[in-house]
Amino acid sequence: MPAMLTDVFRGHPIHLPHSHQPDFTSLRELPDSYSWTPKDDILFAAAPSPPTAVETIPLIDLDHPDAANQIGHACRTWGAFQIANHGVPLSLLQDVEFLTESLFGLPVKRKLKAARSETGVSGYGVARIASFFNKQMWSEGFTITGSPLNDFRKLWPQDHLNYCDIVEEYEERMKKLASKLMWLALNSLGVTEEDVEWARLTSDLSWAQAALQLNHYPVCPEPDRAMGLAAHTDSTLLTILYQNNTAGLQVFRDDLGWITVPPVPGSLVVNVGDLFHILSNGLFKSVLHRARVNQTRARLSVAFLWGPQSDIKISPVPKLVSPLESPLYRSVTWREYLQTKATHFNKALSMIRNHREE
Ligand SMILES: O=C(O)CCC(=O)C(=O)O
Ligand SMILES: [Fe+2]
Repeated sequence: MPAMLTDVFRGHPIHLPHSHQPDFTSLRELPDSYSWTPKDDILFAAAPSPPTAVETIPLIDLDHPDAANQIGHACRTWGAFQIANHGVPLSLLQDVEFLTESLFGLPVKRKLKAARSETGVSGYGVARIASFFNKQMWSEGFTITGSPLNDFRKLWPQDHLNYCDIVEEYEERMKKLASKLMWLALNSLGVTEEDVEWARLTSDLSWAQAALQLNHYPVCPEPDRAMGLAAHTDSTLLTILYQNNTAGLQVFRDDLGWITVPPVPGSLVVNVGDLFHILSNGLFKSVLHRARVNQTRARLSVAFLWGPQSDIKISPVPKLVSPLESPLYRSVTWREYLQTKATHFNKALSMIRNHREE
């Protein structure tokens, strides 16, 4: 299905040989190439929040009558929130966690059989954003776009079909949940289906597409100097993230610094991505986030990266633009945006911003 995601990344290969992927379990010390300093990422040590900080992203009960307003408020202030009573069965979350754990638990040689090709997007490999940094990240990933059948057959010659079923069911559930969340957030701004025609709540939701990103952050001998996944915003409309019961995800707030998102069993984390920021004319924040690692427990996460079909033009909803001003961003397709992101990374949003006369 998402041939376009593949096409875009084909033009921007990652020049990191996968054979450099170490067997993390064998490392007793942090190699120099994995040791980060503020020089490697200006946000590395930016305003670390005190350990006693009480504030973190809200946990919103989707069954609460005021859920839409709570979501809208969270999108404006944090660009992220957690959800409970989301309707995704706990057993499915457990299945996805089991799949992720067994995938990364395979011997390195087996995982490399499904290595992402230099020009591809699906498969096993380092974080896609790795090419923007001099230092390596303490993590390994696996990206699924379209059917995982071919890759899964290489990983699990015997029982790949079971794993394919789990992915299919998970993606189906996530797709519905993502559009529900998007509309709750938009409704909180007074935006209705007439205002965003391409995103109508049709039963097949065929205007949307997605990728699934599985992440593994192994136990790390020197976590304070290591980085699991460096600071970035997602290029999506929304990202729905499942994390296992090990903390590591942090979100950045200008006024508070880095804030840890504590795992809440059974809940899901939702991130506003860059496209939703554009659609909301800047009202919703696309959240800057990263993953840290620790010395005692491996961490897993599963990110459902969700956006529109390749050629849909995303532009600020006219209702959200003041009549006296031009929209904050010019219109852009997901394809074009991913291309801009692949070249300019965290500066991509500013590249498509309309510069207003002061
Ligand atoms: O592991 C996490 O918590 C974050 C993952 C993430 O940000 C991503 O895959 O884009
Ligand atoms: Fe992310």
